[in-house]
Amino acid sequence: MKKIPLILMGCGGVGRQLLQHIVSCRSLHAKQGVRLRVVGVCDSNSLIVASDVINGEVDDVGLTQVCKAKSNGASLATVSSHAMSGQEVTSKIIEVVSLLGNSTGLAVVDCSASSETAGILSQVVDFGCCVVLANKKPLTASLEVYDKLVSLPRRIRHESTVGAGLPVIAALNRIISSGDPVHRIVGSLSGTLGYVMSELQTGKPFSKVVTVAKSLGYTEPDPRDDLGGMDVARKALILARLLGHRLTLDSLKIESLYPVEMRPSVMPIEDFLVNGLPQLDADIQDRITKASSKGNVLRYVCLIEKTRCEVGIQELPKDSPLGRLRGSDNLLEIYSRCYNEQPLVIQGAGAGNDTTAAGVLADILDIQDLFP
Ligand SMILES: NC(=O)C1=CN([C@@H]2O[C@H](COP(=O)(O)OP(=O)(O)OC[C@H]3O[C@@H](n4cnc5c(N)ncnc54)[C@H](OP(=O)(O)O)[C@@H]3O)[C@@H](O)[C@H]2O)C=CC1
Ligand SMILES: N[C@@H](CC=O)C(=O)O
Repeated sequence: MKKIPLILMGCGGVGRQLLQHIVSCRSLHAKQGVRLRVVGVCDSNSLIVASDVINGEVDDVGLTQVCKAKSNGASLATVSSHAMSGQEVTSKIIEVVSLLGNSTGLAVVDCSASSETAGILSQVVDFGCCVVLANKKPLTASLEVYDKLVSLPRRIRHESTVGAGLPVIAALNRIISSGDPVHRIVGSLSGTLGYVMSELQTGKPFSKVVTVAKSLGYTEPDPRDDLGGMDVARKALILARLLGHRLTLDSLKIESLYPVEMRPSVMPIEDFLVNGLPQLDADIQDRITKASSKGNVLRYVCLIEKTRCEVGIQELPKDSPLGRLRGSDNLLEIYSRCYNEQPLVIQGAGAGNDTTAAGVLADILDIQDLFP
């Protein structure tokens, strides 16, 4: 039986769902001759690690306990009885990485929403480990970090960073490696903003709809990452970099749905959710009504061309492909030499813990040939 040792960073909505998928797929994976051996799981202030990382694992009872504690809002420290500083967590991860990276191999799976993991992941690559990401932040950090992470392309998978479980990165990689030049990508790449925009058409207030999107697991931990366009911008940057564009986040044009007075450094998240959001209801409803009077709808659109990479609201005919989108669905059109008049279109659920974790799991299985 092939064993894939892995360490999971981040045990929130996506990370927990991944652990549940791993446990529930045990017999399927056994039939395929593979076992995912979870050697460690961490959150922001603790790490659970197998007592014998070379041969052992955190067993399924332990993983279930971790999921239960985290879904009750507890820290992993309550399971490990051991709170750690961020630095201690990092050192321990690097210790495991150095033990396993060049022997059994190790997949380091980032399901956190932190920008701090970029530093660990850059080191992990040097130890021969594979990297699997749902977290977009490491791939949208500096070009130096990006280049390091993708320096061994067979060892990195990040399908869930764009379009959740949709096969966007895989499709694009196939087009690129066949030498077919991509000259335009356009689409709706935010499950949250897709859901919000289509729900607003039914007359519901913006503040309520955003709150529901958060409860459905579509939003980032702070929904301002979605509403400010930053989450879509990160996806756009990941795609643009995949196409070879040497861009950084600050070079993108990004439209925000909230004003600077409500940015995270000024307004705490609780204040934004309770008091900030309702102040935005009237304006956005006004924009929806104006668009609707012309037979149009609003969609938050991502556009990547040779010299343009931008994200923002567009008014579109309600019976256009993007205008017809409903709920958290994403839609991406890829134009290239082979897909010229008629683009390659990828559409489906673009957010949610289940589909995102499924994408991460498929990525882990996809690198199995790299393990002995
Ligand atoms: N939900 C979705 O539809 C999709 C999500 N993603 C991405 O998946 C990632 C996870 O999202 P989600 O599960 O909703 O987020 P959550 O906020 O629910 O979970 C984040 C987890 O990361 C942990 N964490 C924070 N900082 C660190 C750190 N430095 N090292 C290790 N762990 C850390 C948190 O710990 P603690 O519990 O202690 O706070 C928490 O367990 C995000 O990057 C998101 O962009 C991608 C595609 C779709
Ligand atoms: N918050 C994101 C989740 C997936 O990346 C979204 O709404 O699309």
